[in-house]
Formats: sequence, structure tokens, C-alpha cells
Amino acid sequence: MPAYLAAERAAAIEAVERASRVCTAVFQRLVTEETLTKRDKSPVTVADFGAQAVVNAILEKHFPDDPVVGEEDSKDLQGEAGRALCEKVVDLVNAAVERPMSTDEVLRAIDRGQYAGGSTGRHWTLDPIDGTKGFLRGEQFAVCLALIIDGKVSLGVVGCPNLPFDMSRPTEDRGVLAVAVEGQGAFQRRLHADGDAEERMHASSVANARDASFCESVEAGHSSHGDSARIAELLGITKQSLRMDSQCKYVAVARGDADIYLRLPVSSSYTEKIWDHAAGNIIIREAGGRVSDVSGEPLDFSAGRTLSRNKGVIATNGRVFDAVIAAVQRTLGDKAPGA
Ligand SMILES: Nc1ncnc2c1ncn2[C@@H]1O[C@H](COP(=O)(O)OS(=O)(=O)O)[C@@H](OP(=O)(O)O)[C@H]1O
Ligand SMILES: [Mg+2]
Ligand SMILES: [Mg+2]
Ligand SMILES: [Mg+2]
Repeated sequence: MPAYLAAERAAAIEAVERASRVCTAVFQRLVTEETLTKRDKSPVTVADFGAQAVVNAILEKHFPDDPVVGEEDSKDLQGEAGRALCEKVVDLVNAAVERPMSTDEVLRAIDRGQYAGGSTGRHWTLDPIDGTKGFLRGEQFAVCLALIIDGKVSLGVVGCPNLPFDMSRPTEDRGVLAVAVEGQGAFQRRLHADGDAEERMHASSVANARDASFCESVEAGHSSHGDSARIAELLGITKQSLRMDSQCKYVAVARGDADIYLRLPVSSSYTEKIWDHAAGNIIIREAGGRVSDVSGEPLDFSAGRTLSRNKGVIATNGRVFDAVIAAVQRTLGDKAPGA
């Protein structure tokens, strides 16, 4: 008998690999000195839409009844104003899929991501490019896809085209795909590998928080770096933080490159989105780690498109979880959220 969610796992890997190729192709063709100095976001926009269309088309082929909560929608591609961008996206998608897609089919595929989410049945959640800023810098970004069943993340795939397979050789062998299914463990494989060779991922065995290291966002606007410095002080952490964009941070903690990923609320009005955390969440749990919000409560993926019942995210190797939550509570307890 095939393993639980074997067909979903294979389809999700295929979708993430194809979308990763779309992103890499866009980067090679469109991200130039000029776009970078002009802070022109159009390359990432083309890649966001293209990758969402490709993933949603593949999901529809395999699981036509499964809805999708995707980050993007086709609004900006509609009408006269969107025509030029839309043409680029359609060309890009057609270079990546087996059967040519018309403009309408591409727009419809993107808008298969409009589902509201919720607590019953199955749905996928997709972030076609997570870490858009990292993508534009040629650094870390990820294509993230997860399957949520009755409000629980049951499968997650994170494609990381620029992540080294082995952090001790940071300039070689880039391109990692991390995958986890409930109850089956977390694995990494080479993105675009010929075969199906996979290595089990284990979170670190660091037991004393003093010996731990953080993995943090590059952008201070997405997680309070001031609070994390205070938490590091309380825990006696002296090791330098690993800084990277995107859900590659979850992969880094899942394979022991770092021990703690903190995403501390910067403003009380921001609500985290499910596609920014679902795939990383199961990868951490299946690697033996533990994830919660800043109060120590599990993330609730059943509330719709956002994590409206949670504030912030704390992902750890598991062993240092209690100490980290205590330090987070002490730090945040002293002030109003986001202050
Ligand atoms: N204010 C605020 N607070 C928290 N999170 C926010 C905020 N604004 C945006 N976002 C979301 O952050 C996603 C990128 O997260 P990263 O961890 O990659 O951040 S960073 O790039 O390292 O700064 C990013 O995902 P992408 O848009 O897919 O790149 C956003 O969904
Ligand atoms: Mg994102
Ligand atoms: Mg995104
Ligand atoms: Mg975005």
C-alpha cells in the first residue's frame, strides 16, 4: 500500500520544482543591475504570478477538487493596464508547463488561489515566492506549498533554489528541497535531482539555550531585532545569528544549522499569513523541533487565510523550547505588543 499522502507528496514536489525553475529563469533574465538600482520590483512580480500559475495548474491536474489559499491574485494582470505584465507571465508559464496555456487559463490558474481557508476538509496553501526581497538580492527565497487537512498542516514542501545543501560548504551545491508528511519525518533532497535520494533532517540536539544560535529575518520590519537581542541576553546566547529571508529559516532550524527562529511581532496590527508558515511548520515538527506563537500556543491554521489567533512565531529544536518561551514572555510581557 502506498504511504499516507504519497501522491500528494509527489505532486507537491513536482509543482515546487517547476515553480523554482520559473523563479530562477526570471532571475537570470530579468534581475539586472538596472532593476536592482532602480528598486524595480517587476521581476519578482512576474515570477510571483508565473510560479503561482504553474503550481496551481499542476495541483488542478492531480487534485481537481482541492481548493488553494495562494498569496497572489490576477487583479494586476487584468485589462489594458495589466496587459504587458500579463503577456510576460503567460510566456513564462508556457516555457514551464507541458501543455500550452491560454491567457485565460493562466489567469484562472492564478485565481484558483482565492480560497478562504478554514477548519474543515482539505486545502493547499501556496507562497509562490517567499522572501521576495531575498529573491531580488540573489539571496535566499523559497517556493512554499503545504496541504492542510481539517485545519492541520499535513504535508509541506519548501523549495530553496539558493540554499547550500551543506552549510559547511556555503558556496557549493546550492538548491535544496525540504519535504515533510505528518508522521513520516522531514527530509531534504537536491532541488532538480535526477533520482529520489533524500536525507533525513534532524533539528539540533543543543539542550542548553546558552549554546544555541538564532536564525532571523534580514528585515527588521518583519521581526523585532531589538527584542531578539534582549532575549539572546536573557538566554546567555553569544553565537552570531544566521540571517536569511524566507522559509529557508525553518529549513535551517530543521537541519540544525541554527537552533531558534524568532519572528517577534513588530506591530499589533500585522497578522501573519498561513502561506508564510504552513510548510515550514510541519518541516520543523517532523524534524523533532517545536513551533508555537509568542505565548507558547501552537499555530492555528484553521482560522482562514491568516493566523489571526496567534501573535508571532517561535520555532526551536524542541529541547530549548521552554527556556526560549520563558525569555520571550519576560521580554514581551514588559511592554505593549509591537511597542
Ligand atoms: N510587517 C510584517 N511583519 C511580518 N511579516 C511581514 C510583514 N510584512 C510582510 N511580511 C511577510 O514577510 C514575508 C517574508 O518574510 P521573511 O522572513 O522572508 O522576511 S525577510 O524577507 O527576511 O525580512 C513576506 O512574504 P513574501 O511577500 O512572500 O516575501 C510577507 O508576507
Ligand atoms: Mg511570504
Ligand atoms: Mg510571496
Ligand atoms: Mg508578498
